[in-house]
Amino acid sequence: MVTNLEMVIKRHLEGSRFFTTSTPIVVATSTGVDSMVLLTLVQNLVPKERLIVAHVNHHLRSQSQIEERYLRQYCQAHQLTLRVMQWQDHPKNGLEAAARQARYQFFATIMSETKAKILLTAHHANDQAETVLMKLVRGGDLHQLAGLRPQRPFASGDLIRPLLTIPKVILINYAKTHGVKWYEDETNQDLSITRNRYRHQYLPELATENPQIISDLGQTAAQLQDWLTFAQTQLQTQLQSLVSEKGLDLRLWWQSSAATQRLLLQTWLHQNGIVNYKWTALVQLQRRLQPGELPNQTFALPGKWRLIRNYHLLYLENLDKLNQKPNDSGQNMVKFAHWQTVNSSRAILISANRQTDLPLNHLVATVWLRPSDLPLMIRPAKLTDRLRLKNGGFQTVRRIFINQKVPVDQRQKAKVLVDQSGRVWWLIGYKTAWWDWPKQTNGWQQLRFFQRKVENHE
Ligand SMILES: Nc1ncnc2c1ncn2[C@@H]1O[C@H](COP(=O)(O)OP(=O)(O)OP(=O)(O)O)[C@@H](O)[C@H]1O
Repeated sequence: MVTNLEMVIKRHLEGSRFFTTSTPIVVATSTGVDSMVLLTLVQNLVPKERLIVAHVNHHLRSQSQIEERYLRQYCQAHQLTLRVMQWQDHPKNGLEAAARQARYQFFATIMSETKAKILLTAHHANDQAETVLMKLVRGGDLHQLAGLRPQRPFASGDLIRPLLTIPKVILINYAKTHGVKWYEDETNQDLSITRNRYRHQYLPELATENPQIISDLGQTAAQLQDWLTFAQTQLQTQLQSLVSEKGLDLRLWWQSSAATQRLLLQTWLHQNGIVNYKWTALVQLQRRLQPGELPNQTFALPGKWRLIRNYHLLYLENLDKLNQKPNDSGQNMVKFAHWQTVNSSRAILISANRQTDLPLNHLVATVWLRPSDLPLMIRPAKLTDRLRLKNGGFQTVRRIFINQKVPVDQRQKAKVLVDQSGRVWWLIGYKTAWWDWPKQTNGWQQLRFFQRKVENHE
């Protein structure tokens, strides 16, 4: 069983960039059994110089001081680099989400400071089963049912979960047989926390029907992830022939089956940053867009968007943008999921999909925006434009050009990506700004910025 566990995680990591790069690896370590086992396993796989142990002391339990002290001793004894964050800025509401947000922001900061491309967390099969079941019971978007991904883009690299298929009982056995010390979080027993009820009540009850429920739910999620990845690729390809600069051509859309029409519509809305649109609303919308229905209609959408049907053309309007004065400053609206050539040497793509098959070496940043910040615009950079830095200060485009020794002809061609409130997110090709992630991501949109060089035939 033990060798098996080592083999499983080694195989999992071989499928990622884990062994092919030599950049540092950040291991998110809470002192629970899952992360202490993960740390032990990873120590056997890579030189200790590559590892950075990241720990957040949330200061929410009396035991957290003892846990931090233990981890400090452990890292000293094993000559591991340790980074600890003290999280004491506790909000009155939404404590759990705020703690999580602070944690991931801390991990992202370490990655950016150390140039690490990999973050490992110790999520295991029980976490996955709880997540899937919770989402199923809550209802809503199908994408949520796919649970946690074994790997996903995170900050400037990847978040990898090597233990995702391993049930917790195996981790406990490993810890016991290998003398791995860990701490139990006493709040795990607190049944007023939703996840704990799934962990201690509902899943054990369901296990009387299916003793393999933990692994089986994980396998269902893995299959769904494959289907969704496949479907998204297909839908995006189909959409390309339906959508032009003007909008979506309903005559072509009508040629698809009812089910495909709904999926195409949903994907198109997602691509334009309109998420959280209820399925029942989508079904109604599809009905009202059929050939026999009124040819001119307007539909209200979540956020500041509306959808216009003009005979066989369907297009989106942003109400904020309509209220702005027209300008001729060379602004271009960003279309999601399309490579857009910015100048003769560079193309960018902004993706609103959680999952993407885009090569990760093109990923520049992962950010969060409010729907009211959209659409994003690309416009020529001004020397006085300012990019926010991690420390809260700002840096002008002029300073970035000087620091990066950008030749004058390139400066004139440089573009910036800005949002509707005028915040500069990216001096394309040179630097991204650092805007803090929201404390709660409900209603926010996660976007990823990609860039690639284009062939210059000039
Ligand atoms: N205090 C902490 N310090 C460092 N890493 C942590 C800490 N708490 C949790 N982690 C990391 O996150 C993993 C998942 O823990 P947990 O399920 O509690 O958190 P989560 O980040 O909220 O995850 P989810 O994605 O399920 O919401 C742990 O296995 C560990 O790797």
